[in-house]
Amino acid sequence: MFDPRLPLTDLHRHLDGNIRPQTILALGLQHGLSLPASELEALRPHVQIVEKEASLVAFLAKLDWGVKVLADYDACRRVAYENVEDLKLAGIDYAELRFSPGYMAMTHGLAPQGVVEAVIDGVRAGSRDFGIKTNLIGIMSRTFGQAACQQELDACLTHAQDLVAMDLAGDELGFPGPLFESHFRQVRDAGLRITVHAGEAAGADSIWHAVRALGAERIGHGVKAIEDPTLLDYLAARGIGIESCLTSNLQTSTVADLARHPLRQFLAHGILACLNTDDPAVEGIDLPHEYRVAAPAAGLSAEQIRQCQQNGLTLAFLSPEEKRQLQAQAGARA
Ligand SMILES: O=c1[nH]cnc2c1ncn2[C@@H]1O[C@H](CO)[C@@H](O)[C@H]1O
Ligand SMILES: [Zn+2]
Repeated sequence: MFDPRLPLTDLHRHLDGNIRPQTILALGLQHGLSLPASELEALRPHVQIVEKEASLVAFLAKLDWGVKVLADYDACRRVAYENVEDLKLAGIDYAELRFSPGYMAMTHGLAPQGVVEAVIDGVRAGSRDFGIKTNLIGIMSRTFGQAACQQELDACLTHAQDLVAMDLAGDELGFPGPLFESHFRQVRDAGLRITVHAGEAAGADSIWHAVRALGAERIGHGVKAIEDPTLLDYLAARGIGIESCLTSNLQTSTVADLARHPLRQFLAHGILACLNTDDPAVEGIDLPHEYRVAAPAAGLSAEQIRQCQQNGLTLAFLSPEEKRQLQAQAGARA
């Protein structure tokens, strides 16, 4: 369902929400960790969504085993590398991989800065070996509070030249945007781009705050923008992108079913919205599923699906020249 003449991009993909179940088992064994199961099919329901969860926070708990097996920096490097191999397997031409160094570091007391270095290293090696263009986005996990986010930010800013942007993710209801204004002031001062998870668990106010007070140029999810027509006009007029993740929104119960997802209305309103995965291994999907199954189920026409693919290139945190190169590569293959 995607157009081979356009690059296929995934701009909203959590590297630490995409740790293969097989790798969780292997790292558990290697480091002598006790896991809820020792065999793949028995482990699966602990690390993957089986049907849907009642809330965002319940969904996010499924990511925990993936980071609990990150016992050393080599483990972080391995999952970063495998993430790029997964891009290749999904046919993705360009991805922005995001990760929360504090969340990855937490269980085994690693240093967030060491995690940042290992992830940069693993993704760089993967990009080289699999021939996929990638960029990295640092995440502050709001779930662990302002001080923990400052530590993550410090670790990321030490390697600001290897990142394109910063994000805020986690428990949006429990830890609202106003707690993080000083963090994003530092992000802007460092010259990094900004995307923020907003309007997923909380309402349109959370999106207004992300764009006006935090400086977000793109919004992760943004589902609740549909509640505020003035906000829809604002997002369209300013070219602020919405990174949609359809299956994720279903699995977190952000939408009751895909037929009621507002993405097609965002597109009809002229908002630059694109299709992305979020946490593919946890969701048990990858980007082709979002294009072939989820987007039609959300009522998008073939033309709207193509528009999403085009918007992914428009919204990428890349220079015009880099976008031209990606476009030329796709054009040459078709
Ligand atoms: O759909 C989502 N919404 C909000 N936060 C998320 C989502 N998926 C993952 N994370 C959060 O991102 C960090 C790991 O990269 C963790 O904080 C995880 O809870
Ligand atoms: Zn996300």
